[in-house]
Amino acid sequence: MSNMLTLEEYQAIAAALTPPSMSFIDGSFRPSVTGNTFETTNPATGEVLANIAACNKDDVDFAVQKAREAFDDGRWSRLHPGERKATLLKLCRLIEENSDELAVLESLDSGKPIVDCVNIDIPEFVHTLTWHAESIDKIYDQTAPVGPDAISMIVREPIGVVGAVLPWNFPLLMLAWKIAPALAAGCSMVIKPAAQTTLTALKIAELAAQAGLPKGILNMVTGSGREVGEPLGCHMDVDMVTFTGSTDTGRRFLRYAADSNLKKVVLELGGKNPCIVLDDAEDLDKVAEQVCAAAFWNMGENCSAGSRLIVQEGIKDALMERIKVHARSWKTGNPLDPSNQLGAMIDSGHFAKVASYLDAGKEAGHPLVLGGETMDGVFIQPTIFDGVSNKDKLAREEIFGPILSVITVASYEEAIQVANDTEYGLAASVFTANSKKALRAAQAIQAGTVTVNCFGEGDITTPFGGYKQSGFGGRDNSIHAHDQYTELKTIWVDLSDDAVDGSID
Ligand SMILES: NC(=O)C1=CN([C@@H]2O[C@H](COP(=O)(O)OP(=O)(O)OC[C@H]3O[C@@H](n4cnc5c(N)ncnc54)[C@H](O)[C@@H]3O)[C@@H](O)[C@H]2O)C=CC1
Ligand code: BAL
Repeated sequence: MSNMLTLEEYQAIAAALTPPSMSFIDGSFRPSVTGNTFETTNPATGEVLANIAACNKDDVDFAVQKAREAFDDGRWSRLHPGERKATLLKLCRLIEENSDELAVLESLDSGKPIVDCVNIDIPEFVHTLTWHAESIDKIYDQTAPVGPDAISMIVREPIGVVGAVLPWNFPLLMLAWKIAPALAAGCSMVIKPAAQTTLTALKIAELAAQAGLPKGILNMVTGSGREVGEPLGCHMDVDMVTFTGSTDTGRRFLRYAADSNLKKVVLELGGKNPCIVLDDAEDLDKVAEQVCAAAFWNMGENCSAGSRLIVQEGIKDALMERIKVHARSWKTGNPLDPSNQLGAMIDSGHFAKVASYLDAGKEAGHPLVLGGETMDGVFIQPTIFDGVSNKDKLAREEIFGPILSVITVASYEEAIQVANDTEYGLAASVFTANSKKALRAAQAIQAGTVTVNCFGEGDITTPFGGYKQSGFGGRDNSIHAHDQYTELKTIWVDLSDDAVDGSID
């Protein structure tokens, strides 16, 4: 925490902020076509932070038109990859120069603890953008083994105009996961931030313009899912939509695509992720620390949250003692206070939803190990329910809050069966000292990411996305993300004597 400022210093930065509030289209901030606005508030205090342009289909149409013009004239898509790289790296430098303001804005707008905004969201944004920018002039296309009478090139071209519809739980980081590979590949983008968390995305658009990103390449259309997300998903001139959010809204994007131009759709959706701890797990203090991080990091508002602890009965008591100790160290409170690890839930609607699971757990009679209470405002204590069956509501539904359900199993086989008994398949963790068992579990678990003896999501080099109803159509991060923002093209050149210009004279 040595890099952290004090609460008073963060409050002073907050007081001096003047967040952007209009949509950003074709290189300029603009009011919505109707002139309507909506309030965005600080979830921790209820204070109004800004009145944001409430856009609709007309704004989306304008943004897509400008993104299309920009893509087609090649001002970005046909630059040398090294030139795109230079602009994106310049954006990284500007983000670093503005990192305190961005971190505070992210914390105010989303309720996330400042300690995470400073140590995770901003550095990971820069790292993600740097990685894709640096990759783009090092990727080679391919030729196919077609014999001496032809040359066949297999090339990747930017897919075109990309719509990105974002969630509120990692406003900056999810923006980075989408824009870094898409812009590096040469696409134009129309972004719809979540209505609750628009401010840092608009600031990034401003910085991107300062970095020299040509106008029309990165557009932000602000507003609701119905008024902005739906027209973007249904648009006939959008080539691809990438979406992170709930599984229900994800389904809608498949319908939008089917009913419009069959645009490519990539969905990163919910999870009900298992943390399996087997009898032979070692170093239980570290295991407990990781289990708590899996459950409580980002207030549990995390698609890869480890919300089901599946523990083998022989180790359970010893583990639970340590989990209780570690869970108590997760302090909840003012997100701008660097000593807090949990901030506010995103809004009162989501707070009420998560609180309803506290009631459901108590009504079902699950023994309460820790927490179980809401706090003033929209804060929820880290909570652990024991004695949960995998058939219970708490174990089946994505809660998206700091609530851990403990499910006890007798054997390795039962642990795997319970882990896979879910409609989701995003992430999983397994803790065991037996490496063969760990690798067998990693093979057996139906999830996009399985971590062994740790909780995590991999890093920028590894693909992130889900099996089953946790994902569709592609992966964020890694070179696979680059691939999803490009089309594959075959160029076949006939070299045979029968070719149209077959003479070599
Ligand atoms: N996988 C993840 O990272 C996330 C999962 N969730 C889950 O979803 C639950 C509900 O949260 P919401 O904010 O309502 O998620 P959501 O999936 O509805 O919202 C995500 C994005 O989709 C947009 N959207 C909403 N309705 C739309 C529509 N009809 N057409 C097009 N775009 C639309 C929203 O404006 C937002 O930008 C949470 O409790 C949580 O369980 C929420 C956010 C992120
Ligand atoms: N944890 C990163 C992806 C997400 O929560 O949506």
